[in-house]
Amino acid sequence: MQFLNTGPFDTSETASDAAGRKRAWRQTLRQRRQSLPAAERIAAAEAIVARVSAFPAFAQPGYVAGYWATGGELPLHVLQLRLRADQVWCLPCIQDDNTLKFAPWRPGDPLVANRYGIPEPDVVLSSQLDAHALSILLVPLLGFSRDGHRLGMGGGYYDRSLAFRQQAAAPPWLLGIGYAFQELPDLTGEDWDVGLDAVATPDELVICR
Ligand SMILES: Nc1nc2c(c(=O)[nH]1)N(C=O)[C@@H](CNc1ccc(C(=O)N[C@@H](CCC(=O)O)C(=O)O)cc1)CN2
Ligand SMILES: Nc1ncnc2c1ncn2[C@@H]1O[C@H](COP(=O)(O)OP(=O)(O)OP(=O)(O)O)[C@@H](O)[C@H]1O
Repeated sequence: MQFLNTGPFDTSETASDAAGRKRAWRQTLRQRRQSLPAAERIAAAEAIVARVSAFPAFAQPGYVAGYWATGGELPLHVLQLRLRADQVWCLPCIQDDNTLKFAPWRPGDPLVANRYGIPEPDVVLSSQLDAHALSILLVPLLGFSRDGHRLGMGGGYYDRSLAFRQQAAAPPWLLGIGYAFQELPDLTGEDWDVGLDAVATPDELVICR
C-alpha cells in the first residue's frame, strides 16, 4: 500500500492526512478555476490549440476524446473547431459500472445530462467506444505534477477506464489539460492512478515520460 507521504512531507503523515491534503487541494483549485477572469479563459481556449498540436501523437488520425468543460475547466471548443478531417471528436459517457465510454459528437448532435449535469452525447450504448479505440484522450484535471500524476474530481472515472494503460503502451495517449496554476509539485500517486503521458497548459506542453 502506497501512501502520499513522500517527498518534502512529514514521513509520519498518515493516509487520512494525505486524503485531507487532497481534499484541500481540490477545494482550492476548484475555487481558483471557477474565479478565473473571462479574458484569461478565452485566451486559454485559444492558446491550448498550439500546445495540444505540438504533442506528436496528435498528428495521428483517429478518435480524439475531449470533454465538455464545466466548473471552470479549460474550454476545448476552439480546439474541436480546428480538428483535421481525419480526426473524430468524442465526449465521455458515464456507464452504470462507473467506467467511461466515448461517443463521437458534432455540434447539433443530441445531448443528455449525466448524473453531474454534464452534457453527454445521447447515443445508444452500441455506438459508444471503449477507451481502447481512441488515439488520444484529453483528460480534465484539477491538479497535475510534471511527472504525470493527476488529481481529478475524485470519482475515479478516468483511472477505472484507463487501468489497462498501467500494463499497456499507448495508444490511447493520455494528455492532461489544465491551467499552469493547477500544477502541484508535491502531488504523488495512488496504486490505482494511471500516469499521464503529457500535460498541456496554455503556456507549455509538459512531456511526463
Ligand atoms: N467536463 C468533465 N467531464 C467529465 C469529467 C470531468 O472531470 N470533467 N469526469 C472526470 O472524472 C467524469 C465525471 N466526473 C465527475 C466527478 C465529480 C463531479 C462533481 O461535480 N462532483 C461534485 C459532487 C456532485 C454530486 O455528488 O452530485 C463534487 O465533487 O462536489 C463531476 C464530474 C466524466 N466527465
Ligand atoms: N482501477 C480502479 N478500479 C476500481 N476503483 C478505482 C480504480 N481507480 C480508482 N478507483 C476508485 O476511485 C476513487 C477515486 O479515485 P481518485 O481520487 O484517484 O479520483 P480522480 O482520479 O481524482 O477522479 P476522476 O478520474 O473522476 O477525475 C478511489 O477511491 C478508488 O477507490
